[in-house]
Parts: sequence; C-alpha cells; structure tokens
Amino acid sequence: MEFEVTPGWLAFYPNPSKPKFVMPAGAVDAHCHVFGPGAQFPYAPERKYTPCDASKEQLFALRDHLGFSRNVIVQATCHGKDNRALVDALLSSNGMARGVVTLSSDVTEAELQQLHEAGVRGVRFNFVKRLVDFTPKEELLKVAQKIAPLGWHVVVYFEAQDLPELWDFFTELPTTVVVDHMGRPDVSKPVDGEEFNLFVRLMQEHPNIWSKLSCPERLSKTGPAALNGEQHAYQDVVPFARRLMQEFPDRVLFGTDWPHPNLKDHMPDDGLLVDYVVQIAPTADEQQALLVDNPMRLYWPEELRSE
Ligand SMILES: O=C(O)c1cc(C(=O)O)oc(=O)c1
Repeated sequence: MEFEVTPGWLAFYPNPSKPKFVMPAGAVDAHCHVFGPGAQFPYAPERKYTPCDASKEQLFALRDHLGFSRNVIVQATCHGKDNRALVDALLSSNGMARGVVTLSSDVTEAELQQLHEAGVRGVRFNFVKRLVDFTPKEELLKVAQKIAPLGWHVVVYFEAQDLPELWDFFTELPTTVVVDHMGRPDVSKPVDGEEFNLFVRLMQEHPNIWSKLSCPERLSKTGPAALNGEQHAYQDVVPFARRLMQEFPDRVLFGTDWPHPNLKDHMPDDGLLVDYVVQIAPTADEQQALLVDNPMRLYWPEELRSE
C-alpha cells in the first residue's frame, strides 16, 4: 500500500553526529519506535498521522552509531493495535530489543504468549487526545489484568493537565507503571510548582511508578535545540529531569524517541540528544542507573539473575 505522509511531516535527522558522551557499556535506548515500512506493515486506518517510514534496519544502525546496545521499541499510535512491525523488529534483533505493544481487551492467552516469546514486556495506554480515540478505562483495566500475570508493565502517555483526572486509574493498576516523557510537564511552569509537584507526589506515594526522562525536544520551549554541536540543549527541561533523576534514581529510564513523531519545529540531531543525558545525569553512578541498570531490571531481568 502507498501512503502519503502528513503535510509538514519532519523526517528524522539524516546523519546524526557521534555523541561526545560515551555511554556505559550495555546502554539501553528505552523509548524508540519503528514506522512500517508502510508497504510491508500498513499504517492503521484509525491513525491520526501518517509518518515517513522508519525501519528496523535504520533503528539498529542508529543504535550502533550512537553507542547503545539495546532498544525498547514502543508501539506508535500510527500502527494502532497492529503490532506486526514491532514484533518483526524484535524478532530481527537477536534478543537485543524488547517491546511494548498496544492491545485490545479481547486478546487471547495464546496471543499474549506469542508476544512474550517475541520479547514483548509491556502494554501502552495512550491518553493524548491528538493521538488516539478514547478507550474506556474498564477496557484498559481488563488489558492490565490480563498482562499482569506475565510480569509485564503498563506504559502510560498523558499530558500534565490530565493527571488529576487519571490519578485514580493509574494508582489502581496492578503492575509496574512507566510514564512516558515525565508526564509531559509544561516546563514554563516552576519545577517545584503545583503541576510538577503533583507528578513527583505520584511517584513518591507509589513505588511501582517509573518515569522516562525522555523527549526534551518535545517539552522544551526555549531550547537551544540539539543541533549544530549544541552541548547544552533544552536547558529549560533539564531541572525537571534532574529532579526525577535525583529523587528516584532507581525508577528512571531514558530513550531517544527516534524517529520523533509529530515534531513541528525542528528535528534533533540524535547524537546531541545522547549528549543531553550528561546534563540530567552528570555522575557515572546516575548514568549507569539510567541507561543500564534500570532498563535491564525492567526488560531483561533474567540476564541479571543469571550473573
Ligand atoms: O508526542 C507524540 O506525538 C508522540 C507520539 C507517539 C505515538 O504516536 O506513538 O509516541 C510518542 O512517544 C510521542
């Protein structure tokens, strides 16, 4: 099938720089996507955008170029509940990728088992209105109850202003819960203000809730962008990520978010996005926790146990 990309779509950065920051051995890019290719894995009819293709080969080449060892591939909304592109990427990764899928509540035990064997370890619930149609919470809870016995977790994507309404649902989930992109704070508000304090309280009161410190390129209002060698990119986002890194060193993850769907303003140089990590995790211990130990505990626990 031929697809035409959404008008104004920005393609991922063509020749990312080599990061100056050399990541610890075994670093995991804990949030990235594959798109299609549409000719092989068609985009979902209910999608809200049509991206440019971003294949598993391109993802794995980027992984190697940036110095990551592993990927966590997260189902992108443009593929709806059709996880075939993601599963295909997992199966081609030699065990170096795990996945987070989107499911409907009528998924069967056999389907779950097959996804588990392919390397899926989580399910994603999306509450960002520009990306998905509404799904009733009872449906989502059904999915959560089905995946809990497999030891999977739930990844949630929402915007900060919706947290009060979603609080009870999130805190009732029977699994580990991983929040995408720090719950999308408005970074023009104070880092110790009411809005971000509520998110910090969510994590303080619920030790099963984790956060990705990802997507400064989405959250930043003042930049500077990760372009042209910039080593101090997205300074307005740094205090937010730094606060979570310091308060919850065992429950934070980082991912590139490649290929960066729906950015309107600029496309970051992924090499410089890796350099951004030094600003939010300046010590070797923090880098090891954020990039290796935490994601390994969540996605490859069996490797830690066998050591
Ligand atoms: O903010 C976004 O537009 C966005 C979209 C998706 C998706 O379409 O799955 O995933 C993300 O992590 C971020």
